[in-house]
Amino acid sequence: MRNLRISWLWLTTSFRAAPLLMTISAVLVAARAITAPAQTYGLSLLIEGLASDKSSTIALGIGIIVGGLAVAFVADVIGWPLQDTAQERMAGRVHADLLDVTTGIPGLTHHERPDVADRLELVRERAWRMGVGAEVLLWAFATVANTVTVLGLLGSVNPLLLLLPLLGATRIWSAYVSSTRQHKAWEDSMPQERLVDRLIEVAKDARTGLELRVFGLGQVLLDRIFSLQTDRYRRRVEAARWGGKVDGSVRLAFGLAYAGAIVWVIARARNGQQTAGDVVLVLLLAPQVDQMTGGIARNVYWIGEVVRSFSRYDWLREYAKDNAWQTSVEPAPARITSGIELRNVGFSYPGTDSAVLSDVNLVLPAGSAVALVGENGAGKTTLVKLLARMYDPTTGRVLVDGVDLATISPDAWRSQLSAGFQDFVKFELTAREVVGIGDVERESDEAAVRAAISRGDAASVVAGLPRGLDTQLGKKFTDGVELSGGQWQRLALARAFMRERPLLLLLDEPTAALDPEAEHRLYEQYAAAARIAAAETGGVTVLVSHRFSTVRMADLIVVMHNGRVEDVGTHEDLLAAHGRYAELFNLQARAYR
Ligand SMILES: Nc1ncnc2c1ncn2[C@@H]1O[C@H](COP(=O)(O)OP(=O)(O)OP(=O)(O)O)[C@@H](O)[C@H]1O
Repeated sequence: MRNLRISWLWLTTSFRAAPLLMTISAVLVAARAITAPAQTYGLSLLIEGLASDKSSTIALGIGIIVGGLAVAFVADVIGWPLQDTAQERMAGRVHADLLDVTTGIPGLTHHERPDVADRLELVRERAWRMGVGAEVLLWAFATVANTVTVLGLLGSVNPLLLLLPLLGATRIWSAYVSSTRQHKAWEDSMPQERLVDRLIEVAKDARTGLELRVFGLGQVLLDRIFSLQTDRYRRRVEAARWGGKVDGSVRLAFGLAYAGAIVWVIARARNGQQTAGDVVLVLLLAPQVDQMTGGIARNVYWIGEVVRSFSRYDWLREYAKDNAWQTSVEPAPARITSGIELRNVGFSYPGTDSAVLSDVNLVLPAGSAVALVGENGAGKTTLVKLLARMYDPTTGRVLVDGVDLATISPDAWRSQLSAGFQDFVKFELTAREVVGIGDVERESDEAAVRAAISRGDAASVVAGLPRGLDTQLGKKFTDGVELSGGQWQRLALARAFMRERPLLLLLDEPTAALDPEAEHRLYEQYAAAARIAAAETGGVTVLVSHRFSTVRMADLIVVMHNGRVEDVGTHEDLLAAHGRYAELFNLQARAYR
């Protein structure tokens, strides 16, 4: 059933990508495939006619030969470009579908699971091979047409000769087993391939160049890449060699059998049991039968490759369908009246068993600014990700005004969020776009972009750009301007402020690259504006910071430790409690004194 679905997917993707091109190409390749055996037949007729002095047979023979030449010429001139275009269209279609499928998955789990990542990588890497799928399909048509013609001609000389192509079928078997082995070698070396790609990226990325040089890691990295590559190639070359040996032996056996058949036909012709034309036909069909079985074998190999690629592609589509959170259809609330509650929340990252969050019970009241504090690895970012619903909790629930977040449409929920992260993305776009994409619908609204820039305290960054908001950022462009870490971060923060009244604003150390004073000033300014907006919408701000001068401004401070909520309260409450918060606060305060 699955195979049927995959074949159907292959067929429909090929024809959907270029319906007219594929149809014309199919007719042309099939016509082209029968010209060689047909011309051989024409030649045997010509010799037959000359031997028996029959003008009609001679004329028919010449007609078939010339007709074959004409068909071959037209098919070659028109067919190849059409086939190439069909292939490109198909590869383009698969790329587009692939992006559509992967970006359509609402959660992040597929980035965490190595098995999914491997398949994604294989599909992406083999997308061109799926483009070849269009061509392979055409070859298959051609092979069928060619095989039927060759078998018909051989059978017409003597049905016993049909044993030859049957023997040739062992080549199909050898192609199949060697392609399976080669494919396994590819799949087995996929994790190494991903690692090599990653290491190469690290080796050539300008951002990593500084540390690589300081720590003298260049050679270490090269050695690592080289050893991984060597191992990867060794596996693949071994598989290819094995396939070569099997195929070589099978071909040799087939060649010997064919030589025997030619001797047999010649002997029969000398006894008057076959004509001279028959001998010519069998002689000239020899390389064609070899080509035919080779063609079928190649087809089997490529069909196997294409089917495997399509089966991964199909798997990914099914995965995307199963992980589309299709039951999450409720609209997001327009405002929050009571708050966001985490009830008995526990969480482990996909593919791992260790609990990163356990027994989290927490209420983030409507309209409040909540700070999350705790040591590295305490689980703050993970909590932020659950609130943005990048993952669902492993146990427990996140409730928005009592409604389970898992029932709310992820797109609807995210359209009500905004966020700024420490690991923000340096989108290499114009400054206007870098900020504006924080609210795509208002991206070209100059006033909105400028207001967000002012909220993110990034006006000085834009003022320093040669073409203001229209300056291209990033080193990849000749006229691109590179910014400092702090400048990029201010723009990322301005992006987070593009949505003016989000129901949930997640700020996960988005100001880590700013100095503490700048951070403090920014939040003071932000908090005043946020309070006014929050009074209207009940919006909640969640802030992660290691700086207590900022944290103390929050209405509620959540102290996390080893994935659990250890304490909750205002700055004053927590200081009075003399617990971990007071200890960390005093430590930092002393350092600044
Ligand atoms: N993608 C992931 N897969 C598996 N484990 C992860 C992943 N991301 C984080 N973890 C683990 O989850 C734990 C909590 O990480 P998290 O990033 O939530 O901590 P944090 O409190 O934000 O730390 P920091 O202050 O360093 O940013 C850590 O032990 C980390 O190793």
